[in-house]
Amino acid sequence: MISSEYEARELVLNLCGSDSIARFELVADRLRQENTRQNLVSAASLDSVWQRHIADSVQLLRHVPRETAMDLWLDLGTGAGFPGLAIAIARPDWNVCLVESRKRRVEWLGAMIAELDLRQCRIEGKRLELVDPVPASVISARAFAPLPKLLDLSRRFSTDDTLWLLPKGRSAGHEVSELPRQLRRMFHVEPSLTDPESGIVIGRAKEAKPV
Ligand SMILES: C[S@@+](CC[C@H](N)C(=O)[O-])C[C@H]1O[C@@H](n2cnc3c(N)ncnc32)[C@H](O)[C@@H]1O
Repeated sequence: MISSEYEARELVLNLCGSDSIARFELVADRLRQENTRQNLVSAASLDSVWQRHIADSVQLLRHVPRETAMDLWLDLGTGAGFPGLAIAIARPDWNVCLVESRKRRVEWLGAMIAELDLRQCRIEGKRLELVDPVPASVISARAFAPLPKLLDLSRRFSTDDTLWLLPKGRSAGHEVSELPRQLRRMFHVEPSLTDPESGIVIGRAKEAKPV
């Protein structure tokens, strides 16, 4: 469990390598500046950006099996960049698509992608409902929508092999338990490393199918 900014940086170093650290430093600096112009993240979280946002995002990589064919990582409601932009920084050779509808957030994400030269990362700057369907290897979403709505909105992008990685905070277990039985079998909850009371909802459609 991570309980300091130092430990959060160590986790990022282990999962993403030393090259990523300067890039995340830059994002953290820019985020502090931009947060004075628009409300990207809660002001209280700026003192612990590594724990609350960066490590919280890249810990998802621990749940991606090594053999995954990463055609597309789709992040829904990316906001200030979490987790999608953090994943694009951690794995610059993966195709990462950030879906975000708010114009100023889209501008911020675009500026970070350009400054960090993240050539495999693109933005769909519109509502998810208007994005053309494309099969995703991974669908991630943090603080985007309650689980039933999230699944409804994103079904168009999933296949039997799509891996769902959904940091759900303290409601993770409850949200899964409230799903209809067939859907519930798709998902399980793993503990978050950055908050002992939070969970990450993880799933695959094929896990719900009878063998
Ligand atoms: C609570 S914020 C979370 C941002 C980020 N994922 C995080 O955890 O820091 C939700 C984000 O989803 C975006 N959003 C909400 N509904 C959306 C939709 N239907 N299509 C695209 N973006 C949406 C909002 O503009 C907002 O930036």
